Amino acid sequence: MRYAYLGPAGTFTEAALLGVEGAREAERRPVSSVPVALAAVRAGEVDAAMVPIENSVEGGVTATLDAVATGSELRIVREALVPISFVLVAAPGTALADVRTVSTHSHAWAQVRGWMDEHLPGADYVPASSTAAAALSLLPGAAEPGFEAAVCSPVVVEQHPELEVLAEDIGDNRAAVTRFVLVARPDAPLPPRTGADRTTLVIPLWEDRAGALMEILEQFATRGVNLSRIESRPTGNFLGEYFFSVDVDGHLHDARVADALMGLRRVCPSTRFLGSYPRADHKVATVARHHSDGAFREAAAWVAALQGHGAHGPGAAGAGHVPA
Ligand SMILES: O=C(O)C(=O)Cc1ccccc1
Repeated sequence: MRYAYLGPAGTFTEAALLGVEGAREAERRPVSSVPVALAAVRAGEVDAAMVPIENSVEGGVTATLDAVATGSELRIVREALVPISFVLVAAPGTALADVRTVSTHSHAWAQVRGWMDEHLPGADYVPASSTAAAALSLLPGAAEPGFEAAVCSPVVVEQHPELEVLAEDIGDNRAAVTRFVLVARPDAPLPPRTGADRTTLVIPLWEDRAGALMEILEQFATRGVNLSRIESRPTGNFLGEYFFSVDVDGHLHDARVADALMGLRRVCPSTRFLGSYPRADHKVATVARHHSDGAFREAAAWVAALQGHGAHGPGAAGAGHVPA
């Protein structure tokens, strides 16, 4: 297997990838952005890319949501959760009092603002392509970076002990977690159903009219499909045109999810299926009896029998009972 990830080595994205069995031995290509990683997948240069998709503090990672929603189709084949802890590093010999400008990835910056306001008020921010990229620019011998400190993962310090650690555990939320997804091409095998699965969809708002969003949400509600994330994003085509990026509890092979997808296809024909894959937290969905696979099967058999297609012909459409 060949993997692309937001590099260089030492990023949170690399930590997510290293959690995939076999990834340590596989070919790993560090790239400078999420769109570049996904372009490598689409071009067939790698088999899959690990990218951040959702943050417990900051919400959806818009670069990823947009890149998977547009362009040629892709498939999410697995997810990973990485606890996020940040350190402030600098070139050897630097003190906190010397720091005027700090660099890091925009998502990391958003998660240390409270600490910065308290300990480095007025510090300027320089965006970097990743946390590790910012930190590595501070190593002796690198070109003058234009900032004195970087916010990164403690992993970078393990790899480069010469970096000066100015502060540890500086995240505003100590329980911060980022969800990453492994994205492959659409011919990747569908991961089998585990009972604790997630399905990701992109639903363009098909018609600009009252009740259109309600009609989309109804497809899930009436089949007992729980949404775990919903975000609206502009399509970029023109002002006011949006798509919804949605995660639901369940797998394409769960009857309630398959039925909701059929409903969505009718309501919004350009719905995009981005994949069904096991939840990293193994949380099993709660499903009411009347939303179970058995209930859907029995209902379909009843209608088929009424239509004269059932196993026992027209007479088979009895009062029936709904199996669990
Ligand atoms: O820059 C990194 O290390 C990344 O992997 C992106 C990121 C940044 C901050 C929180 C989670 C992911």
